[in-house]
Amino acid sequence: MPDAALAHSLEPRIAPAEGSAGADTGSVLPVSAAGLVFTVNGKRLVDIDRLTLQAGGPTIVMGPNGAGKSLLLRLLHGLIAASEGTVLFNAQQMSARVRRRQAMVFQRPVVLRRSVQANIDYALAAAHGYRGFSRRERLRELLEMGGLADMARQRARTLSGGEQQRLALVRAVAASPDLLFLDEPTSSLDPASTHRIEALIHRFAEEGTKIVMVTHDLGQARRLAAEVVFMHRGKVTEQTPANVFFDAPSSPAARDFIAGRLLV
Ligand SMILES: Nc1ncnc2c1ncn2[C@@H]1O[C@H](COP(=O)(O)OP(=O)(O)OP(=O)(O)O)[C@@H](O)[C@H]1O
Repeated sequence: MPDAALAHSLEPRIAPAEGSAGADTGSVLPVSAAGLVFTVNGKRLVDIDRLTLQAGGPTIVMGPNGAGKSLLLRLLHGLIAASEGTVLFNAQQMSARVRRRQAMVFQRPVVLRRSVQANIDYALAAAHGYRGFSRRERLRELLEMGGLADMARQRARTLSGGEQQRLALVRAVAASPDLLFLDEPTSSLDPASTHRIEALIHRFAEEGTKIVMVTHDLGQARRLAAEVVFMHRGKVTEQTPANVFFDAPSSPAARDFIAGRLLV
């Protein structure tokens, strides 16, 4: 991701917002999209009648290349504007508070040009409720969580890809967001790094963060998913509990995808 896009994607998520800590209450879930369309040059790249993401276990978004999965995450996260339709967060429009309660991690880790601990502290400084001792304690906790304590003072951009992705993840959850979007966060990582990232995702989910994640890895989807949203040609063709999806997908496209037969 180019630096300008990187700054755009990172800064608004963790920028300080107006208001007091007392105003920062109430979940942003469920997320409800209605009539959501994203068009480029007259082509409807995303075209979703209705989609609701409830609090609970991870939602895994699957589908072939070009199905519109990344665009969907970017639309829901507010990184790109819809051509038509609405996205509501617990019946509220996107706002500074809604932005603060959600985060996104990309396929290629986004880290700032500063130390590992300064990357995390940047997010904590922007978050309400972390001052003085609690901020230092949370920083220590996040470094431990990410297996990064020994690298706290190292420049973030000198970390390995897997380490950078762990940093991106713990920074994203620094302020305990309600909602975390993950766009293929392990696609370029080795099995050990993937395992560590999955363990972190499990932990965040158990702590109450709603995970909405794109992956192409069927094994990973089986390990993490509570439900699956399947996309094909810009549309959501099914949204089902994970066991139902893997045992008996209802759409022909999903059946072909699981069998490795669906290309576009
Ligand atoms: N800004 C854009 N302008 C034109 N086409 C775009 C734009 N952004 C995305 N697309 C197209 O929209 C389609 C969906 O893109 P998207 O990145 O959401 O797919 P995806 O399901 O995440 O695919 P993959 O699994 O390959 O990452 C693709 O065909 C892509 O080329």
